[in-house]
Amino acid sequence: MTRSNAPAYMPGFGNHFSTEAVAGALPVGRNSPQKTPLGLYAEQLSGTAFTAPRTENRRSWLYRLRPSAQHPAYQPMDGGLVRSGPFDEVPPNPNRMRWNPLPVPEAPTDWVEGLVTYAGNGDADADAGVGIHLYAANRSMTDRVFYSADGELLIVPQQGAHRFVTEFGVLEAQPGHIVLIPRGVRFRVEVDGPSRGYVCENYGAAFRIPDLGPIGANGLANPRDFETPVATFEDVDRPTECIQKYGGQLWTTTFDHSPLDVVAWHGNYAPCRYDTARFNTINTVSFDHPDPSIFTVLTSPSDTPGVANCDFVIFPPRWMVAEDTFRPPWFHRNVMSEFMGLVTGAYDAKADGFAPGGASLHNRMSGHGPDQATYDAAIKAELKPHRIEGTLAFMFETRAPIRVTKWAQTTPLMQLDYDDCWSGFDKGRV
Ligand SMILES: O=C(O)Cc1cc(O)ccc1O
Ligand SMILES: [Fe+2]
Repeated sequence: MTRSNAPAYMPGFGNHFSTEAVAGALPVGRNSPQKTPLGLYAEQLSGTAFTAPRTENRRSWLYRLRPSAQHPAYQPMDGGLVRSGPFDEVPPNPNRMRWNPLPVPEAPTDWVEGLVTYAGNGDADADAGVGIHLYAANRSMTDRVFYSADGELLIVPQQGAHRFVTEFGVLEAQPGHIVLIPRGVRFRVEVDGPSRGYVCENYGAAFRIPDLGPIGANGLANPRDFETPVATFEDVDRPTECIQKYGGQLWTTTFDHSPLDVVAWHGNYAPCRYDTARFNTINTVSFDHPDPSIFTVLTSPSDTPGVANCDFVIFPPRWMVAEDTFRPPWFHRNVMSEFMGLVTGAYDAKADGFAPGGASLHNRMSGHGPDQATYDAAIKAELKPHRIEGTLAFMFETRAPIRVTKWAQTTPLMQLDYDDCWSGFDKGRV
């Protein structure tokens, strides 16, 4: 029997949740009683070392129809265009890059089959860096689940309604939502037509909401707007393929049942979704264009305070009111490296060429900023309050240089004329 009706969610980020799909399935007062209710199997899923400090420690207890251990050996499989750090297929390339959108394939393609790694940094085995993937799919995963042992997945749907059926419950997401799936959590993605999006596979410390400092106790992404599904399980005795990403390679095995069979769980290691429309955008009401860190939704800290392994930053609809200010993003060179995507609309630094579903890369210390059309318009614009509407761009900003894959460097989707958008500026008058 499959029990996956309209999903219900619990609010809060990183809470210690408790949820049961069947009354009495969750043991009370202990994690592993001698006899588990309903004969379920207790399993701890650890996302941090057992000994991590309490503020960092993430783990959940799962109560399932069968132990996760009950499966045959995984075999290596063809990973297609999926890669992991270290990204050393081609020499590091400092050039600015931009790609046209990934086309949705004609051939039947599910979420796993449609994953393409563009870039990344660090090393999955060293728990540092990120992998950056895009996907384009047109059919649901059936009798197949996936997990990454290499990292947490931050998924940014760009096209189509998505349904993530996970061990912890069901999350629905459309463009504008983001979904966070912790390392190791198994799921399948169901779609109802052409579907696309972006994935930041975070090898480092788990994403969390940034500290707010002088902003105060509220603002940016508020914790209660993150939603974690209630327990929902599948009691399915059909063979189900489980694909794991481990060390950059895909491995496959077949369970004789659906491993999405968690009847109850409790803990603080669980998937969640967030609607970026809930983001409380904060910006200047005086002058100057602030650093984009004001738009940080989630951050994965590194060992160096204030320097992120990865920040997830959004550019949502908002009012621009700055006086005597060049309002779009300024020209800049950044020690952090910036990979951008566009969910919908137009991005305020680029008049053309950066299309929804496309991507751009501005690596460590590379000069970038507004294209010429944006610059020319902005220095002439009347500075009345102006609403940037109907758009959602985002950035994965990471401390180490981003290296592209061979595929990303050679695909015909790469815009070979990208540099031209900055080629014609007049000289300053001295
Ligand atoms: O390069 C970009 O478009 C991203 C970006 C936006 C912004 O408002 C300021 C700095 C920055 O890197
Ligand atoms: Fe930038």
